[in-house]
Amino acid sequence: MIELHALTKRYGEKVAVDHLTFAVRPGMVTGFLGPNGAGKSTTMRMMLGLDNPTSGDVLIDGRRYAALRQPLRYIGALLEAKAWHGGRSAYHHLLCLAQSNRIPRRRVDEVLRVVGLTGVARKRTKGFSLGMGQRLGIAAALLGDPTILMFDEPVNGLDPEGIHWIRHLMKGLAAEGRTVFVSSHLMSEMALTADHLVVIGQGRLLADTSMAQFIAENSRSYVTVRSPQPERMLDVFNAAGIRAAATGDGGYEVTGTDAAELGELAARYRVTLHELSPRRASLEEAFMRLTAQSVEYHAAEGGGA
Ligand SMILES: Nc1ncnc2c1ncn2[C@@H]1O[C@H](COP(=O)(O)OP(=O)(O)OP(=O)(O)O)[C@@H](O)[C@H]1O
Repeated sequence: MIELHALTKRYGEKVAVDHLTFAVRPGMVTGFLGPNGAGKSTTMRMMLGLDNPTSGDVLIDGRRYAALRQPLRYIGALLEAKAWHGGRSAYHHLLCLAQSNRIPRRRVDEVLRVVGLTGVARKRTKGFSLGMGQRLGIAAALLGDPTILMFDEPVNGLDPEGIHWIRHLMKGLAAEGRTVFVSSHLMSEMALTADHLVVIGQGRLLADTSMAQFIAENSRSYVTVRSPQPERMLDVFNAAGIRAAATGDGGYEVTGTDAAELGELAARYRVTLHELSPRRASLEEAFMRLTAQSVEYHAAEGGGA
């Protein structure tokens, strides 16, 4: 369990993390979501004792990071890819880490097997692909057999096979009862992996909710309709107690019914339709709505030079 209490980090005038209070619980994958610059990496660095909070604190199983006697046994983290000495072999890299943290040598072979690097364990890491690098980073995170695992944007730059593997691994670790905390700026990725969701924007907490609840509240379905006889169409819908909202481009968004019912109504009253499309608001859209106020740099929309 990780607990944050009013965690705050300032860089001069800039408030990177602003009074964050939430808990990351064991036995599930918690997704940590926010647009670029939201403060995710800064928060994770403070959780690992790599940065000092300006105020507030983080407790790892009830204790500050600095008070943990063998921190790798409590918390393992994958922060950024390729943060190791390229001249060493994967085996040697992990062995050095194990020895300096009083972790038994047999764990090196175990974690190499878990991440699928046994076959290349004696090769220099300099020639590793991004995917192999991520696997080695994850092996290092698993070395101390920690109860808490933290991954910062672990699927960035990976191919579909690598992404699938990491997803599966994170779920497996959570199923073993571990606390798994993973950051991302992609809602669609989190929807496939996370059981719980913490969303931040400009350092502030925007949501702390179960994934199921977030999906139920945000994956609204509706039908887009278009007709050259809009008034007649709206009269027919109104008479049937169906609500339609203009989309501003000549179309209408209809909720509370489905495309089949609307098509049959239109046919019965001889209303011509030019479009009848069932739609589902994506979770990505819901995430963008939630964080819209907190995005640092908006791209100019539709503007010419
Ligand atoms: N060492 C630093 N000095 C000054 N400002 C910093 C420093 N580190 C981070 N920041 C600022 O704090 C804010 C949060 O940055 P952070 O890297 O934590 O965000 P993030 O959510 O991880 O973003 P990204 O998805 O882009 O990695 C940003 O505005 C960033 O510019």
